[in-house]
Amino acid sequence: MEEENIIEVRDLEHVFDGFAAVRGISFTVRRGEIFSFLGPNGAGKSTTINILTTLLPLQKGTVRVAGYDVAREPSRVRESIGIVFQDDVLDRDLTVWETMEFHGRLYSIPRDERRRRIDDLLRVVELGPKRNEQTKNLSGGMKRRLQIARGLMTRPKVLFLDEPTLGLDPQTRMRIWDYIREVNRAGTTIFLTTHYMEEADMLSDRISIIDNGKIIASGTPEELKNALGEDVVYLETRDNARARESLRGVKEIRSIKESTRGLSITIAADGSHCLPGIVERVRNAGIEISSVNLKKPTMDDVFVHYTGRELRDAGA
Ligand SMILES: Nc1ncnc2c1ncn2[C@@H]1O[C@H](COP(=O)(O)OP(=O)(O)OP(=O)(O)O)[C@@H](O)[C@H]1O
Repeated sequence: MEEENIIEVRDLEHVFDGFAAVRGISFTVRRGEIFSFLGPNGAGKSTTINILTTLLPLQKGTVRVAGYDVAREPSRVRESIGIVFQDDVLDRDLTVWETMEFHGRLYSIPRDERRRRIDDLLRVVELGPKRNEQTKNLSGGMKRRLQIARGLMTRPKVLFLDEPTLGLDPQTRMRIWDYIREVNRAGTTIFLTTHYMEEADMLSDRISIIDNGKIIASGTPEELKNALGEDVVYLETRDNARARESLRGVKEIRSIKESTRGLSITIAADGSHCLPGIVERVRNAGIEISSVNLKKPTMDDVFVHYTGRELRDAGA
């Protein structure tokens, strides 16, 4: 039986010339999921992904990928994975098709199988019509799609993506997310690093947030956001003062602020579960509600909560 965890990392540490880039991290990635490492520049994401993909030698800790130990069975690990890196280079003079063809030959994929995979993968990333274009003529987004397709030539169990949408415009980024989801649906586990909060939020089944070489929080995007217990319900009623009165004693409510337009109610629990009760109480008091809005914390709020600073400012 195949193990449930396709990646297992225990007490990983890595030091560069006396500088501890990774300071004892542990996490697991489950088979079939999209897992993100979210953190600012310099947090240790690339160092970690480089160790997991055997590009950096393991110094301390244990790392198993697809059932193999990276220190003892690095070639087995390499056979099981595909990699798309930040500074990946495409040969500028090769065409899209040749890029795929040469990669397939490099891995000794038999001719017919190779050709079939090239056609399939170019279809997935919608580069079929560009098959005879030299890569130097492709847009940034097309290049990234080609790199992803190339990384999938070997049918890897795990695809590693280091900052897959770095430097791309928002629209292209969303297209890349679609391709990543499609690849994942077809059965490939995805491990990606990113410093884009909404990327981790939108794309991942689970996230670990890394800062200064340490994991500061892990969970599903929902779990991470709900754990803050800082959901806010905005309520506009015919009589805000009485509405406020009617909510007195509800134990999940941390505080209520009255503004000109309505009430903003901070919830010390998952707001989606408290909302029906709050609405019911106000209605039962005979007060008409004209508008209800629930604001959940963002991934940025999560980062601020654990580090005391914003992700966009961190690391620089
Ligand atoms: N070869 C190296 N020699 C010395 N220090 C290094 C080396 N590689 C990385 N570092 C340092 O280790 C820390 C973690 O770097 P790492 O590249 O893993 O971070 P990151 O989270 O991937 O950020 P980025 O997205 O900027 O690469 C940084 O402080 C970096 O300067």
